[in-house]
Amino acid sequence: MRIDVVTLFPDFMRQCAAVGVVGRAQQRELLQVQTWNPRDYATDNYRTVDGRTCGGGPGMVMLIEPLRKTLEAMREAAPKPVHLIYLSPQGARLTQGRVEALAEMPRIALLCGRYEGVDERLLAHEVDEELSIGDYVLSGGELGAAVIIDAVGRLQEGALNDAQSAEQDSFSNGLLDCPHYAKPVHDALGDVPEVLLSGDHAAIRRWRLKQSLGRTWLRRPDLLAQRALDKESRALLDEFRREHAQ
Ligand SMILES: Nc1nonc1C(=O)N1CCN(Cc2ccccn2)CC1
Repeated sequence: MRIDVVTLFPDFMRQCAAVGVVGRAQQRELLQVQTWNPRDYATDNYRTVDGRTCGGGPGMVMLIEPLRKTLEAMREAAPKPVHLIYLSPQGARLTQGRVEALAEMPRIALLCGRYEGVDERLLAHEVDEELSIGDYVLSGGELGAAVIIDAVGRLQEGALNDAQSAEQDSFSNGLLDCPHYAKPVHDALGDVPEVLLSGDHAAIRRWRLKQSLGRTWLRRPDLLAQRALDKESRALLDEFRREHAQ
């Protein structure tokens, strides 16, 4: 998969994509992240990429022309058609479901706005999708782009090792994760739950699923409402609720 990133801060984006699972995915050529800086396509001596907002008011807006040239160069750089995403608070909220759909695409591009955003005419003409990583205001689209690169990159076939992919599979079903513990078994802060030391893998799986269901019920009931529970999950959640009610 190829991800192109249009950004005024290419070094930052390359560093985000160079570490951990995503960095390894790039080394394994499972993923390619390519940055494009609109300042390289600004034609004036000052490499201007922003202009005063029409109608007055504070702040600057990213100009059409440098972005148009940047997008043209980006599109021409590879034969694959590209799905262009603009990061903004006005976008649809990013979900794991959308991440999984994006991860199946051969090529996406992420347009990172700065200042007060991008000229609406450019967005209307060029952008396929607007996405938000949450209802808060950042300084630019780069952190949203980094989130998408990480969430999509780790889903590339071969990016995760067996343990990571097992974890990903067991909890990418819309539930919150269960608690995790490491040695020491006994600590001043408390003990590791006995079932995790039992070697009974079926019991451990049930315990983890019960904790995941219970946590989701306690902390994110909205996620539970979105999904049907099978017989085992319903029984485990009822058990958790009874224990929690006492
Ligand atoms: N929340 C988010 N999820 O993705 N991106 C964000 C986010 O806060 N930002 C900051 C402002 N940038 C520029 C901007 C300003 C106004 C209108 C449109 N664009 C975009 C990216």
